[in-house]
Amino acid sequence: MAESYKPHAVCVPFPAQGHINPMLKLSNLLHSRGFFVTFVNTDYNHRRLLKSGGGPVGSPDFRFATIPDGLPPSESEDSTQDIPSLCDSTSKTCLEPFCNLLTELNTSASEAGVPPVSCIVADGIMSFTLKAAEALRLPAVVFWTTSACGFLAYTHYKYLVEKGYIPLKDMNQITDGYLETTLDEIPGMKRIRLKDFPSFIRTTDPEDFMLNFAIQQTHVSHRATAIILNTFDALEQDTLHALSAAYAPLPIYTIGPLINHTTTTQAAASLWKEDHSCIEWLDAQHPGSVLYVNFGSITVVTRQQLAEFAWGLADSRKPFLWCVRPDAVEGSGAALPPEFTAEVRDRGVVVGWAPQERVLKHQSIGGFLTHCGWNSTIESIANGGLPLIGWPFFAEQQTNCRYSCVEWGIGFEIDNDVKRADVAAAVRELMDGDKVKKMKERAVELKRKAEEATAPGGSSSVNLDKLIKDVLLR
Ligand SMILES: O=c1ccn([C@@H]2O[C@H](COP(=O)(O)OP(=O)(O)O[C@H]3O[C@H](CO)[C@@H](O)[C@H](O)[C@H]3O)[C@@H](O)[C@H]2O)c(=O)[nH]1
Repeated sequence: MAESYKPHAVCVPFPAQGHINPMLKLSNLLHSRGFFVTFVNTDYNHRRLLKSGGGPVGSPDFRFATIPDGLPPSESEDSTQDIPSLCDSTSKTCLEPFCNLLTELNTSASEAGVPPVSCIVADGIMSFTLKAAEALRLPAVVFWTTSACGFLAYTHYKYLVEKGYIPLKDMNQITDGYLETTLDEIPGMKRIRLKDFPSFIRTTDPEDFMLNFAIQQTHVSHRATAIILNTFDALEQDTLHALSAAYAPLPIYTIGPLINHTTTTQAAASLWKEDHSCIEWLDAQHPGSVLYVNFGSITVVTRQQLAEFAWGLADSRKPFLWCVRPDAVEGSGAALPPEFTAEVRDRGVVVGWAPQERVLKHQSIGGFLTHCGWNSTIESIANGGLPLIGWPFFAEQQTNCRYSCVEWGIGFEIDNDVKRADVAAAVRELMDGDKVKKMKERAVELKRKAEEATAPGGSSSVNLDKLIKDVLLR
């Protein structure tokens, strides 16, 4: 297809790793299906992407563009920015530079072989893009990078406020058992407890920014042309029915696990430099013997929590691969006790940032201690079919953990107030325990269903075709 006749998708992730990864995967797919792609990063993240070796793929019809994130310059150039501040600044300041970018792309159209912009695919929480799409009468697809259950839980925040469940009366309600309150009336969410809702309900302030941001962003999605989710039908059937009813007549396309689709375009998204040395170490371990520990790109632990995890892993006596990002510990840099490093020298490896997809599919990995970020969860299901221990940190990780443990039966949770003895016992149970056999079987079964979904004729494959034909090429 001549460049100037290609459909042109402008893809706009929310500027954090867990949102950039799935958006870039989708962009690669669109590019390999004949789209001209402009991928919009923030200036800050684009510098980081280039530094870590990601970014351009050497194809003239897959380009990166940047807009400012609206935040003041950061002290560090290598850390995740504050999420509420980013949500606030992107929603207030990004529309204008984004509209300017669209004008620039359309003006350069005939001159530089750039086809006119024909559709916008943006993160669910970058809803300012809908205004630009409406002004230009372009199809606008919102991509919620959460699970369907996490997304559905956010859509019920408004209901929780109206019924007086939240905001909390006082902060003691976080620990006094109130969060165990079970709701039977939420369609698609059986016996969901308040503690399983995304963590932004844990506030006493009716004006809380993240609480209200979630209510507003889920509501604005009604204005999109379609919604997409990185999940698959067989995994979240009931939830998806409820979501479809809530957003009707908008189509909701489940196209995941995105990592399963094959694509010839391979733009890389990592904001930290991946440390591949751990793969060599994994190659030398016994099949299924290693625990993988990773809490994603946003989790920040206290020094005390770091020490509890460290000694818990050491006391479990199991081999492990643990990622501790340079910005993962409150206060100054990650500091593992030297005695710990000496103690686990023969059986533990700690890296700053791992090539997670390679790790999860490595035959030496036998279990996953995770914060239950949605990418980690779906990548684990698709790549490894692994049982997991959940230690949700914030956002809809609480919901993902509940679904992983109760609905899908592939894991169990450890207490938020982390103690080394609990970590050690949980790790031993995960790697050797009897009750984990069933979880492993379930995980393998889900991996098989994920493969079916993305195989030709499977639900996610069919939905991807429909998304392209009925919405993006409309
Ligand atoms: O050492 C590492 C650690 C992570 N990753 C990748 O980084 C992504 C991390 O995403 P995720 O597991 O979802 O965690 P977060 O970074 O915490 O993700 C944010 O975005 C997700 C999608 O919206 C939400 O589910 C989470 O709650 C939110 O915190 C995944 O693709 C991982 O493969 C690596 O490649 N190497």
